[in-house]
Amino acid sequence: MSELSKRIVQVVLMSLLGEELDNKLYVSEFKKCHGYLRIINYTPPGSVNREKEVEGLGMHTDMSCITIVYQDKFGGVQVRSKQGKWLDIKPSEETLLVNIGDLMQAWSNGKLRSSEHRVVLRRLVNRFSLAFFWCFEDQKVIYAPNEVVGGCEEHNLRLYKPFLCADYLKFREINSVGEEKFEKIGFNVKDFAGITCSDQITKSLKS
Ligand SMILES: O=C(O)CCC(=O)C(=O)O
Ligand SMILES: [Fe+2]
Repeated sequence: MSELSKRIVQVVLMSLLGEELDNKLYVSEFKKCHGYLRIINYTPPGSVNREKEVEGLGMHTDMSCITIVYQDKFGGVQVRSKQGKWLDIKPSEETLLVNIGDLMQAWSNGKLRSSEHRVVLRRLVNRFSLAFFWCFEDQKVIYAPNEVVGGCEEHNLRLYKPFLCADYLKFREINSVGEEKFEKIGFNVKDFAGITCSDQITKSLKS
């Protein structure tokens, strides 16, 4: 899974930056990434109404760079489109789902979008899935390289302040006590490190 994650990140970087830059930035930025696998079993509540969808996992974004998901034949993963529509990701024996996570969204200065997704249970059966989270090392400072941000110094196009990876993980942990609701996203990387209009104004007043 680590090898696959590396290949996927390399392909994503190539599409974002072109062939010349992708290898240079892959080595300097991603070579210390690590992954962990979560095996998930969803048990539907005993009293579930057959006609209704039941929440398996509330809407959220992953904290990873990328996540690779395998779901069993019962399906249930849904991804939210930009327009806010829930799209079913149909299960298929030979298909893996790849999500962009929050760390990659911040690192790419928002050029890659962390996917908002959830899991719904539609049947009275146990659902099983595997999720592999590929992440930056805890001590990495996430800061989009200039080559990724583009523009020039005078026109600061940065959307995120630099932050320590471990601090973001802690922030999410603290803020996800009290479960995320079905239709409501918990806090994400924009809430944590996004540059707001008032930050921009303060900065331009200081300079
Ligand atoms: O169970 C699934 O299919 C997806 C799991 C997921 O999104 C997660 O663990 O972050
Ligand atoms: Fe997820």
